[in-house]
Amino acid sequence: MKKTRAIVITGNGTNCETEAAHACRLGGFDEAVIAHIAEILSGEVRLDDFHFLNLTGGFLDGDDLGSAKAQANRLKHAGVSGTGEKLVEQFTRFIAAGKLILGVCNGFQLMVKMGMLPGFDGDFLTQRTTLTFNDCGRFQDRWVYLKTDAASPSVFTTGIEHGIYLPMRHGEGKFLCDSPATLERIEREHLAVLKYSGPDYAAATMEFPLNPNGAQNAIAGLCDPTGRLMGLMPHPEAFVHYTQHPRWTREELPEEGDGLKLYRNAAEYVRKNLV
Ligand SMILES: NC(=O)CC[C@H](N)C(=O)O
Repeated sequence: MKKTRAIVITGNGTNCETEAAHACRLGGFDEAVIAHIAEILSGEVRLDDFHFLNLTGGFLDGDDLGSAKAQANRLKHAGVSGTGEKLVEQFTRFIAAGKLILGVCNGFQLMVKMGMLPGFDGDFLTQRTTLTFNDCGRFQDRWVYLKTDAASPSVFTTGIEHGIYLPMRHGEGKFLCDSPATLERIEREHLAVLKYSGPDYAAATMEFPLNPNGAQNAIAGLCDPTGRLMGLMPHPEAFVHYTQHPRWTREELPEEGDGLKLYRNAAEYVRKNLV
């Protein structure tokens, strides 16, 4: 059997790469490699050699110019040494090959600012949405209930019935669209795969602090129409075991944390479709 391979990009201020790689391995990937962005730009590590790309959380470039903005420009315009090609061509090839990309928090901000999401009509390079300063004007660090959309094409949330409970920690998580038409299309095609809700996962909410940032239509996670690209503000890699839950000493909980489901689904998809 060929190996299922995940890559986690680090450098320039990411801080969740170890946990993301651990989540990939726990979720069932045979290998999870942490690669510095410099190794990718130097041509030492190629995205082509992997099936699942993780863009992880942190403070890329210190959030200067707005979270992930500088890295978005770097990834869109930088060349790969010795190849004569731009890094963005590796990204385009990766997506065209039917592979998976998951962006978490700063990684979601990066995907949105590169234009990879919502990825309408196979266009992964036009920015149509953003993630900006929380309505409350401050960084928030809490746990949130996320209602899943059962009709969403996302391969990451397959089999999740009602919702998931995850930690969030960000200052710029307010999701906004460039126009009512973009928001309408996101809703119509069920691309808003996760929405902030109450503990019963019954309905999306704009109420603070259940919705910690004032995101439009309470959108916390978004996928592209193929369901293979997804980004979310909360951190699935930070809840893979019950001892990471804030009430683990007081509640009866399953062994595995809710976040692990996303990585399990990714590994299963790769094994079935890509190796
Ligand atoms: N946890 C994170 O990835 C934070 C993302 C970004 N630095 C923000 O504060 O919005």
